[in-house]
Amino acid sequence: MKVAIFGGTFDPIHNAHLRVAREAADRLSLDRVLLVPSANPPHKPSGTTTAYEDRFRMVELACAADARFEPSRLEEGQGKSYSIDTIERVKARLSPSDQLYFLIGADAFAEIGSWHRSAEVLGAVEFIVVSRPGYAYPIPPGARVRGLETLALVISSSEIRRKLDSGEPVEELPDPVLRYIRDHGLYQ
Ligand SMILES: Nc1ncnc2c1ncn2[C@@H]1O[C@H](COP(=O)(O)OP(=O)(O)OP(=O)(O)O)[C@@H](O)[C@H]1O
Ligand SMILES: O=C(O)c1ccc[n+]([C@@H]2O[C@H](COP(=O)([O-])O)[C@@H](O)[C@H]2O)c1
Repeated sequence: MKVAIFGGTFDPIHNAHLRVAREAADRLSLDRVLLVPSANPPHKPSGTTTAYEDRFRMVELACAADARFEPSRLEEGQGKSYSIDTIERVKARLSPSDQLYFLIGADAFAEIGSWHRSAEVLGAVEFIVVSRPGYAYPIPPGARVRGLETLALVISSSEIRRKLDSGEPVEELPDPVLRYIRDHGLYQ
């Protein structure tokens, strides 16, 4: 079985996230993509993200779009959400013949040298790095990296939050996610 971990703040999850996950699944014949919202993103000041439960619910709604997508609560909890812990937990559930990947955008991968136990992270999985307009990334020595180059989607959660806050129309969200945001009065 081929599985990818796709972690993120997902505040909120948007169409580029889903496109990236679908494209990776198609190209690498992945059986499953685990979408793992980070309860406490290690590189962001605490208290600046939308409640974990709302972000998880939106990921859950978005995952209904593709049978290969699975929302995961592996990074639920109080402490910092470190990717090495997530990778180790997923590995413990897989069999030795399974293949595990970590799906990530170029902007996030460019920062990987600063991650918790980064050398171990780099040794633990193969990365699928998705190009993102405006971001170049060096490949650390010894890292196993596959580039996914054809996507160039200028969509970001921060721009979507800005539009929602200022009342502009938003076209970059799956319908059920936009409905959830409206129903719960998020990002106003
Ligand atoms: N448009 C995009 N193209 C390719 N990868 C993306 C895109 N948007 C997000 N990603 C990747 O998806 C993962 C989760 O991203 P994240 O939840 O931080 O969204 P974001 O849009 O980058 O948010 P923000 O604008 O708040 O930084 C990261 O690996 C990120 O690089
Ligand atoms: O483990 C770490 O130290 C670490 C530091 C920064 C980011 N990450 C992971 O990188 C992924 C993308 O993060 P983000 O917040 O940019 O969406 C997500 O899975 C994070 O948990 C992980």
